[in-house]
Amino acid sequence: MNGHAIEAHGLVKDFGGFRAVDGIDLAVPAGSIFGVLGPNGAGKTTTLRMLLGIIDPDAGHRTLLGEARPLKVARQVGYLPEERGLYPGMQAREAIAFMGALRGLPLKEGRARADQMLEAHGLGAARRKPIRTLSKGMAQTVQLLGTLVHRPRLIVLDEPFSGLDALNQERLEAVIRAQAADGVTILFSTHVIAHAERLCQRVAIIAGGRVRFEGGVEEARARLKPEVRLATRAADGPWRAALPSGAVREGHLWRFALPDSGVEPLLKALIDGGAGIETLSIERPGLHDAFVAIAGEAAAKAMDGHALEDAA
Ligand SMILES: Nc1ncnc2c1ncn2[C@@H]1O[C@H](COP(=O)(O)OP(=O)(O)OP(=O)(O)O)[C@@H](O)[C@H]1O
Repeated sequence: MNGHAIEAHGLVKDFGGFRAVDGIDLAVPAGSIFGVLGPNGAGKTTTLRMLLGIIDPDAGHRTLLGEARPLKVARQVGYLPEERGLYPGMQAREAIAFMGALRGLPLKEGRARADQMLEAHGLGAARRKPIRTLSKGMAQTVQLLGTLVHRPRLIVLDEPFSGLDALNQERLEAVIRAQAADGVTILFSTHVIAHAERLCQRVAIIAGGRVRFEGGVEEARARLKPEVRLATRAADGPWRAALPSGAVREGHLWRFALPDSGVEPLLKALIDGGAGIETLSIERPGLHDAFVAIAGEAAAKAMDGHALEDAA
């Protein structure tokens, strides 16, 4: 498997005359948490479906757990699709056992594991309740447990945080971390940058059906220089020569990228130039800023707009 749970080269998918995925390359290291980031319609779901073998690419190839035909390893894979849904009349434990059975786990074992898992997730009392009587958050947890019950080596989650309240989002993050600690590979898609930033070792930023960046979260952040925010007592003076040409003034605050020469020469020039430094902070860019730089302002706005909808 050469250390990668998933590898994809040049994946293309057309729907009618529309190219939804336009030559995507991905390499997901085994045992890592990998995020596929991108705005609505970027091609995330289509990419995940191709990786899993639910649909075939029009061009390119992929291997899943070292296998060129992904469905051959379906029993070692857990998949939470973007469209959630369980049979409303089924009891919670049965729903989990049923999902396990679809991946080859004997029903009896599935029920026993379902009981343990529900208990561990504070849903012991809901074991025999029909899905229709559960809250939306509880039903989503049941579906997540059904995704994990056969103990897959690889878990693929499509927008798993969508529709969850803050508490359930935290719980989901904990589940993902615990699975990763057990050596499971996790690939998830999201349009909420914060989740990817907190969880992932690596991310692929997708926009318009293409990968705009693939690499470590730190690497993405390192593409941008730290930002200096400066407030001075003096409105003008020789110190202004110390500001780089791209410096932006916002009210009494200056914002600019930290010059390559670093903070000390900057400070010296400001002080010698009589700036009268009131406040000065240097902030490392977050993944969001890196996303804006990589995918563009429009894509970032689309992500933010969607994230706000979710929070509402
Ligand atoms: N079966 C299909 N038939 C036609 N067009 C499709 C189909 N599936 C996806 N598309 C189109 O392909 C593009 C990519 O869709 P996809 O669902 O992969 O994006 P996404 O990044 O997962 O976004 P979202 O979060 O909105 O699902 C969109 O423009 C979508 O309308």
